[in-house]
Amino acid sequence: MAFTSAATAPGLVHEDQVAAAIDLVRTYGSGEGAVAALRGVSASFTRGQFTAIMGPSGSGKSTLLHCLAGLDTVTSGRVLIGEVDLTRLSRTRLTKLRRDRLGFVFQSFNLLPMLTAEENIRLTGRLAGRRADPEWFGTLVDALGLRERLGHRPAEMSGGQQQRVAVARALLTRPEVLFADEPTGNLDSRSGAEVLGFLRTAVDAYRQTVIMVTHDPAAAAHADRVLFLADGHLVDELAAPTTEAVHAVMRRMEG
Ligand SMILES: Nc1ncnc2c1ncn2[C@@H]1O[C@H](COP(=O)(O)OP(=O)(O)OP(=O)(O)O)[C@@H](O)[C@H]1O
Repeated sequence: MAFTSAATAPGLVHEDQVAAAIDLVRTYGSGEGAVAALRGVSASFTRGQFTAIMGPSGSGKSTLLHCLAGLDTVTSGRVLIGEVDLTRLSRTRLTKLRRDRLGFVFQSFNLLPMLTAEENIRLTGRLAGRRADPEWFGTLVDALGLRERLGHRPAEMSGGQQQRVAVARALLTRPEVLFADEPTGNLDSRSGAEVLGFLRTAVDAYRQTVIMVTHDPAAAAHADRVLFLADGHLVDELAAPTTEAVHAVMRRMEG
């Protein structure tokens, strides 16, 4: 592996752990106007597990996801992807690690408008200089119901179809972790349920690891566990969540 030993942390890794936050602190700004978005969050993420992150608005959900995914810097603490501590990597190595080992799905799809669905799906792999496995490409396209849409540009597709293209793009490189930030936030409930159903399949059938931020208890209920943030702290965790159980924790938190 091309990473220096200074960026590895073998003592903090357990066998099936793919990612971890260790005492993460993220403060925006300084002095009187400083905002403490994360105040010491630790969490471990296991291979083949689907985790949802919930909490009231402003509790630090997106900040946690972005720090875990190497899209934001941390004030202190560590972020492990496998054995690599992201917080110690140079910008170039971080960019390469994100491209080679992580996948991202955002609320706003983030497809390139001039490219077809197929070109969008293949884009990340091409940037990484890798030829996509044709069988895996076919599996994703069929499982996501995109076979008939491959020649369409984003403007010619519904929101749900665009998000399914974004999911295929993120999974084509078989990332170690798929990060999803409100992936159903711009979708109607039926399209949202299709995307969530596929994320569930990606975990169950293909042993992908998914970490998703959501506001929606029904979306969180697709996960294996839910982490709850409040005011920059991890305050609760729910295994095998149901929509009702997630609602109950949120109601309690919002008091
Ligand atoms: N770039 C930034 N600069 C300054 N403050 C920020 C920045 N990003 C986030 N914050 C602040 O950090 C806190 C946590 O924000 P974050 O977006 O992580 O919360 P969230 O739980 O994802 O919220 P929401 O559910 O509303 O999206 C908030 O008080 C927010 O205003």
